[in-house]
Amino acid sequence: MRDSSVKRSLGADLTTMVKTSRVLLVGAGGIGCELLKNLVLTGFGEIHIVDLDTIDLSNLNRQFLFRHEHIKKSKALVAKEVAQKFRPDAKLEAYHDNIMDKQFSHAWFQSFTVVFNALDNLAARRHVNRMCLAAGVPLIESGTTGFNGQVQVIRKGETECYDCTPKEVPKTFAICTIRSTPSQPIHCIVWAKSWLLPELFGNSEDEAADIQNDENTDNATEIAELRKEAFDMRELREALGTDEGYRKVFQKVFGKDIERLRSMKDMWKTRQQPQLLDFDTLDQTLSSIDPAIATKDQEAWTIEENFAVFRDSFNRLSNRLKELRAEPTGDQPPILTFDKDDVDTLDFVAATANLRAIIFHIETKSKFDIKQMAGNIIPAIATTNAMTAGLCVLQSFKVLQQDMAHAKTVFLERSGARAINSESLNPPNPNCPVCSLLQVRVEADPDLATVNDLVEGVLQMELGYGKDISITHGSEEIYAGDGELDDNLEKKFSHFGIGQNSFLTVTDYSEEDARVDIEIIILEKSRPSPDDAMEVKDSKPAKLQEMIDIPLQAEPQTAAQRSSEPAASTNGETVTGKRKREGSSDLTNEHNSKRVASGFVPGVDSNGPIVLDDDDEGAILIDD
Ligand SMILES: Nc1ncnc2c1ncn2[C@@H]1O[C@H](COP(=O)(O)OP(=O)(O)OP(=O)(O)O)[C@@H](O)[C@H]1O
Ligand SMILES: [Zn+2]
Repeated sequence: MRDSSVKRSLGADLTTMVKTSRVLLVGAGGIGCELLKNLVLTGFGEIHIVDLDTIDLSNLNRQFLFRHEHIKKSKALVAKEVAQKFRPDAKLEAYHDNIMDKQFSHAWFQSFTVVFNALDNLAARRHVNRMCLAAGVPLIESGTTGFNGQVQVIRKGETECYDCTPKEVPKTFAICTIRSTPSQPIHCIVWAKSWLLPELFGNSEDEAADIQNDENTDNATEIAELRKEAFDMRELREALGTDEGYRKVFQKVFGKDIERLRSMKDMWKTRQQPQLLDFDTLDQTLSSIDPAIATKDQEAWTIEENFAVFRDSFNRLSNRLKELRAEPTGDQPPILTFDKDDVDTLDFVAATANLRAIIFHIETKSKFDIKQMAGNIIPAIATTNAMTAGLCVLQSFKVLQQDMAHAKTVFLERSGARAINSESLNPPNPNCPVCSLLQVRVEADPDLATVNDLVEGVLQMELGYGKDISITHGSEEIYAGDGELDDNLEKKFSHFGIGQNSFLTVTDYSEEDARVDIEIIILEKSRPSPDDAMEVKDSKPAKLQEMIDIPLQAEPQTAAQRSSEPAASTNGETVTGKRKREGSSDLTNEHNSKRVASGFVPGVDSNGPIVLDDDDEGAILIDD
């Protein structure tokens, strides 16, 4: 019955196309659950589902395939199990894994008719975009934020890819704003969530190690300061779980640290100087505070109430950590991390953020508001997800029918006259740092192949490049024609983390007969069998999968011309041009950054990083 109604709606041809297709769904969250239901009920032949996460209580209101009893279970596996019931004969395959894992190879991507992205972060979206471009598989990309949704159809060579248009850069905060001169509630919340909580209950010793390894000597005073701070914090951590713990923490972070800031007179010439809070005065008020205050999450707490919640949540977290330490599991020391649904961490962040706000004369916020801000929540709306997932399937019909002329980028908006608007697909951006490059496939054994095998063996001998080229992997330059990186020549691919599915960019700076830039994708090469002498003899650790002619550049560009180009807008993922390596401070460039905590990119990425912009000296990347 269901089959026949689908056939009546779609027609016999499309129904057959749907039935014989093999599709990949990446992400089984808000959009993913809706999309899986649609794909199954539409009759898609074979559906593979990948999601790295487990089900959380906060998912249940909209991720309708999941129930209370599924909490902590794999999203992909449960989604498969539940959706299977809609159509027992559907062929479903689930993977509780990260789509960026090497097991999801180029060949595996190639085996799909269409890929659907239902993800929540830029890095994974970019990865799938690149893999689909490389594999020549069409991608239906989707995302929602609140009432807004978007569906984009991507097909190599025919349409824009995900990276053809710059994406909104993650929200940035100057690190000194967070550490020294907060002026808004969010600055205090980021401080409490991303600095104080991890320092006391998280992995801060590792971070102290990072600080010591920092080679940037211009920052020596700041580094000395940070080290001293790390030392002070270690002392505080030792006081966790003692009766004195909350006093020591208070007197350091709301006492000594504030006194130090107050003594920097220049800083307060144009700003109001922070005020000191008196521990003893606040401590004496504790007995008069309603113990249920922390549950009143819509109210603005008084300073005394914030102090009481601080003490109480600090003790709760200290005790939890103590218990975890008493029964260690695994080889890593136990830690506590922020989770908006973990009431102890939320109370601690709310109370300490408010105490800091009071010190800096900033308005305080209710615990409810702080939960939204700290959890970076723009409410996810089930209806928006459902509509977006429906639009994904409608667009996939155009792709299956090879009717790209009628495929559209679709927008769901509440602001305009119409809720659903669409645009014809744009052609690829000829300057796109991802899809404009000619793609070359190289088979390599990452543990045997060296940079020299690639430079000499493949690029020079087989593809005709000269000496003056540069090779980058992500944001790292691994070879430069000026000889600066010659030490790398003998290093193996694996040394740089290059392996199956890695992408390398080759840029030619030759004054004459320069060839176009290319993107190399590394494919797995099986090791020759030691029994087969011929195979061993012929086998090179890195070789072209198939011969390809690399055209010359229309107008050769000099290195100087290249490096004056604006930075590629790929958040540091692809860096072309030498100048970039030498001088730029790409805010989201993970290489120059130290990861601290979490954040959000409005409109694009509900779980992306907040970047703490450390003036000119690189950035601190905050990540979950
Ligand atoms: N690299 C990745 N590999 C596989 N799955 C991923 C990857 N990155 C994100 N995902 C999955 O994509 C899904 C996105 O769904 P959604 O935006 O609804 O997020 P959520 O985490 O379920 O909800 P929320 O963030 O709103 O609490 C999540 O289930 C997440 O686990
Ligand atoms: Zn592109």
